[in-house]
Amino acid sequence: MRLPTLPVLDPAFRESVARHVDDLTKPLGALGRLESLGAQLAWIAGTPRPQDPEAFILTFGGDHGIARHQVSAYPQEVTVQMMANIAGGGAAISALCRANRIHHRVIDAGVASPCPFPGVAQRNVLRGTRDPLEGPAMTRAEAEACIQAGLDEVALLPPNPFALLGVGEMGIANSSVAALLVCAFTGMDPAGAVGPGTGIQGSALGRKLEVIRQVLTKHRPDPADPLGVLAAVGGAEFGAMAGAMIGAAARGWAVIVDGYIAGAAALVAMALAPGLEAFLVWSHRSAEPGARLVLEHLGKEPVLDLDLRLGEGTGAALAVPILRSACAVLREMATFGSAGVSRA
Ligand SMILES: O=C(O)c1ccc[n+]([C@@H]2O[C@H](COP(=O)([O-])O)[C@@H](O)[C@H]2O)c1
Ligand SMILES: Cc1cc2nc[nH]c2cc1C
Repeated sequence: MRLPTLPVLDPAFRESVARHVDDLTKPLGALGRLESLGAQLAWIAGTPRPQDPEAFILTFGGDHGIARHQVSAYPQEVTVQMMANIAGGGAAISALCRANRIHHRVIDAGVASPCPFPGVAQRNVLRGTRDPLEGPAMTRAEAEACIQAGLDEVALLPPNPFALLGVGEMGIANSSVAALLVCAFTGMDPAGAVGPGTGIQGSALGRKLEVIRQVLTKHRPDPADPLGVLAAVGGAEFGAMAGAMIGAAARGWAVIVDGYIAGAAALVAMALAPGLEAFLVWSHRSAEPGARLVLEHLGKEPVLDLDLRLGEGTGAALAVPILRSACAVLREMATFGSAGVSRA
């Protein structure tokens, strides 16, 4: 499949942004990680004084054949019910987008039952993936169509030269799919990647781990073939999230990765689009245990650590005010020279 090419970010410009940050009226490094976040955003925006960015969040819904193996604490119909709730403005992501001046869209990328609710964009490539213990969750053509759905959603957003795009999801059983993708792309043992998700515990959690091991044994997903991995284990919202991440970066936007599930989609996207990593901001350290391991594997420090384990894009929404603040200090602060303040 043809993916858009990403802008090449100039390392020399990054160094000049770092010099700008050090020239602002504060002790060297005193704004801590706000400085490196601001520098990353300035580097992506192509200016040392980035504008106040518009923020968008896309929440992609999908269902999963693996749900039939009782890998979630909740029944599959919660996905479509929550799609209605999100579209109706009653979900956590709805409240957080309102609270933080974020444009929000919710998209059916492959929910098992129709989502005919006003405000849910219809991009379902399939009505739930197939059981990966029986065969591939999707065909390669379906996996490609999911990625295209994410690219197409981004194409609908206003053509701002620079903005923030947060990517999140809703999908019962997708913490199992995330674990499969994490194992495929990091080589991690499933014991580290599998966790409670919505809250399964005890022997049910042990069975979830066993299902994940069986799927990996059956498909032996090859990380050098990211589309093949996505097709083998699923799922639709992961493909759409990966496509949206690539589409936003291709526009020169910063991409805010939500929690464990969106992080797994980011692994797919990074494998499909080398160079994407520079555009990604990791919003928070999800309480799902594998999330810490993924961040360690990539050497990334997230913006927040609030014990969230919800998804929907909620961590991405919470990171937006911090990222806007990082842009504001780089854009608005005086320099030692302009303010007549003595240096060390
Ligand atoms: O993103 C996260 O860090 C996260 C961690 C745990 C659960 N979730 C959400 O919970 C659902 C997946 O959990 P499960 O148990 O159904 O696999 C799905 O709708 C996700 O949005 C999300
Ligand atoms: C109620 C509920 C809301 C969610 N939001 C994201 N995943 C979810 C899972 C459940 C069960």
